[in-house]
Amino acid sequence: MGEEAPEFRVDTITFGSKDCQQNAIDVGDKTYVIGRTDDDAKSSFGIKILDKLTQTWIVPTVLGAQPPSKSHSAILVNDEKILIVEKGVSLNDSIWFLEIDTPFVKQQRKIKGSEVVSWSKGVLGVAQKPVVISGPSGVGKGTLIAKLMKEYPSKFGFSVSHTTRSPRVKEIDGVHYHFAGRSKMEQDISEGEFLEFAHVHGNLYGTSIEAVESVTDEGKRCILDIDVQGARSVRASSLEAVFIFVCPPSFEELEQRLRARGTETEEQIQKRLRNARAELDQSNSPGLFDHLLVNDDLEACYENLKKLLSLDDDHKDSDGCYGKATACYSILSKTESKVFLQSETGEVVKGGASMLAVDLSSLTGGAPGRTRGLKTHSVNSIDNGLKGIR
Ligand SMILES: Nc1ncnc2c1ncn2[C@@H]1O[C@H](COP(=O)(O)OP(=O)(O)OP(=O)(O)O)[C@@H](O)[C@H]1O
Ligand SMILES: Nc1nc2c(ncn2[C@@H]2O[C@H](COP(=O)(O)O)[C@@H](O)[C@H]2O)c(=O)[nH]1
Repeated sequence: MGEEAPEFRVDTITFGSKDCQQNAIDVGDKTYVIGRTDDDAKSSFGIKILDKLTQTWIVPTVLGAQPPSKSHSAILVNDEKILIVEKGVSLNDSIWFLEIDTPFVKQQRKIKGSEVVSWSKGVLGVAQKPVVISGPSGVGKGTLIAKLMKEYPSKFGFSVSHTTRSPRVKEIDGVHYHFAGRSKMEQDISEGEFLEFAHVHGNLYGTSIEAVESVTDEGKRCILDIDVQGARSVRASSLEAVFIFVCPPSFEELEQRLRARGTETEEQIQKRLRNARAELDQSNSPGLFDHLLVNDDLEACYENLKKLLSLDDDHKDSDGCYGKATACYSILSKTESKVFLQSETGEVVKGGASMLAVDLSSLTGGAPGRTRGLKTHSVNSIDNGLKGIR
């Protein structure tokens, strides 16, 4: 649904506020107007899209946490996203992307049947790939993960899923799961907050994007304990991960472990065992799991898990040494793969540079979480910066 467009002049567009800064970015037949409103002492972004063919304004649904509103500069990175650089904050907090036509936005547009854009925070440096651990109920995934967390509390972090199932004795809300009502969880899913979700053994389970990103933000490698449907969804998502399937030594042993755990009724055990057969069948699906682990002897399996994780330890430290810099930047210009930022004051402060090139070629992740993999390097002048990429 649109409203008729007024004559288009960037400097006359307002969002009903007194103090308002706008950027107008042309992308094909559309113009994205990113404005900042200062109503009721609270500053926030307003986004409007002008369809130039029909001359109508569209107000899109905006997903994801928005940047702190102060003032900003903006530039089109490619047909999928707009780079926003916040002024007056350190580099670590200043780089944001407004996704306008990424795969995630396309998917959300399809679900909602209306226009969608989404925010994603740019993060300097590459993080270790999260680890997805799947396997039938009772195989020992939780036991293995608990051992890993206990031995390496600062290296690994657990992605706390949401579920509509009731808590077991000793399960703590926010630690083992976020125990959620179905309607609230469905609402959050429809608002694009979940990386994946699935109906498992009669309940709804899901991994919020925040559950994974908050672990990665702490500098830890994120471990997900999810079912095979969830693993498939993550494989299909923009999150690059390592996928491990844990098998039982036999079906009889699996049944025995599930019964010995004593957390399910007979009916639930039967349902979990039925589902286990289907999950075991899918463990060999081409291209789904990177590694299979048999959990026969617990200690031996745990040692194998640790070996896999160190093999996959592809962590590279960021070469962007300006992440902690306190200098504030704004956008100066752009080439195919780099955006040049200039220090707002022009002065070189400790840990900063008067001009930075942000390399956009190795970005991972995306809306509505974090866009990771940003690399920066200092340049002495725009000419030198350009020479480097010619
Ligand atoms: N190698 C093993 N040998 C014997 N018992 C085990 C082994 N690994 C785990 N167990 C036991 O099996 C039971 C199920 O383990 P756990 O709860 O970790 O399974 P799970 O895969 O996380 O199940 P769910 O998917 O239902 O959460 C627990 O009682 C655990 O102590
Ligand atoms: N797709 C997802 N599956 C999940 C998630 N969190 C847990 N699980 C899987 O559910 C079953 C049952 O777990 P339980 O705690 O009720 O025994 C198990 O296979 C888990 O791996 C999730 O976020 N998404």
